[in-house]
Amino acid sequence: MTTSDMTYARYLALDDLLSAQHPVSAEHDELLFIVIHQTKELWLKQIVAELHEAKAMVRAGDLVPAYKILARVSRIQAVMTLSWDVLATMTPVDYTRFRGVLGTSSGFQSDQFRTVEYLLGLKDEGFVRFQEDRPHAAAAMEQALDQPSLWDDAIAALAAAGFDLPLGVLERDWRQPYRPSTAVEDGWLAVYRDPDRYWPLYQLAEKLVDIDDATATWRHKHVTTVERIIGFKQGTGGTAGVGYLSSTLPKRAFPELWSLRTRL
Ligand code: HEM
Ligand SMILES: N[C@@H](CC(=O)c1ccccc1NC=O)C(=O)O
Repeated sequence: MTTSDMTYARYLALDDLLSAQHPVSAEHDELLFIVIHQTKELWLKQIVAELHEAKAMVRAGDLVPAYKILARVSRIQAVMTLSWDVLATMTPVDYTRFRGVLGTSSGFQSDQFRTVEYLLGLKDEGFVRFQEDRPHAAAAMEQALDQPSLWDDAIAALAAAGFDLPLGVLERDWRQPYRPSTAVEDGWLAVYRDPDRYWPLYQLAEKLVDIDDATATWRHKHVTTVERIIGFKQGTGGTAGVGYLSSTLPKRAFPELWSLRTRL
């Protein structure tokens, strides 16, 4: 193909993209529901790519270029949070008309959502089992589980700056959920107490807090929108619904960056 054959539609694979919406019911709002979720999956794909890039930069000690990438991630998250307001134009009755066609499917099963959680540092291998029929998705999750997370990479950057950290923090089974460490909190506390001495690490930490903050805002808007649309009904994925989603609100990928603030 020559460059003169390139068209807008071909470049963007529009015919593939726009033929991937298949409402199961004849209800008007089902298209909106599908478009919102497909858009979310596209943004998650972008976030996964950005996180891989940022992790490589942090591992290489290139902290300044990583700021730009991490700032992009939290801006994308802000767009995802805004899309709740579009979805909330759907009334509870509109949703109830087609909710049955969803069966037991749920955002709970989103492999890219879990991959993002894993890359940030929220490891829970229990979610891989939802991808039994999608080996490529399971493989991407496994790869994210097995590698040090962005938080592990940031901690390694802290150690590289001269902070003395226990070996158990720097070398461990990366698949296991991260356990907050006093030594890690003490290190970042020193950075926050004296930013003039540690600008690169301080800036990195604040970009990470922006991401945790944006994730918490997204979770909060999810649970509020869910309550607005289905009240306290059970979720299609089998959880209690609002009760389950509320229990995820305190999750933090970078826990010591939050706990240290009480000591400042
Ligand atoms: C009518 C709209 C929606 C309702 C009623 C709803 C409801 C729920 C419920 C009840 C759960 C808990 C799992 C379950 O039992 O199903 C859940 C999980 C989830 N939903 Fe939604 N949801 C809606 C829209 C969305 C949208 C638009 C997104 C993404 C943009 C999304 C992403 C997720 C994710 C990622 C989880 C897993 C959260 C976690 O485990 O931390 N949901 N949703
Ligand atoms: N868990 C939702 C269903 C749901 O929201 C959903 C179903 C299929 C594909 C994506 C979904 N979005 C997020 O949970 C419910 O309980 O109504």
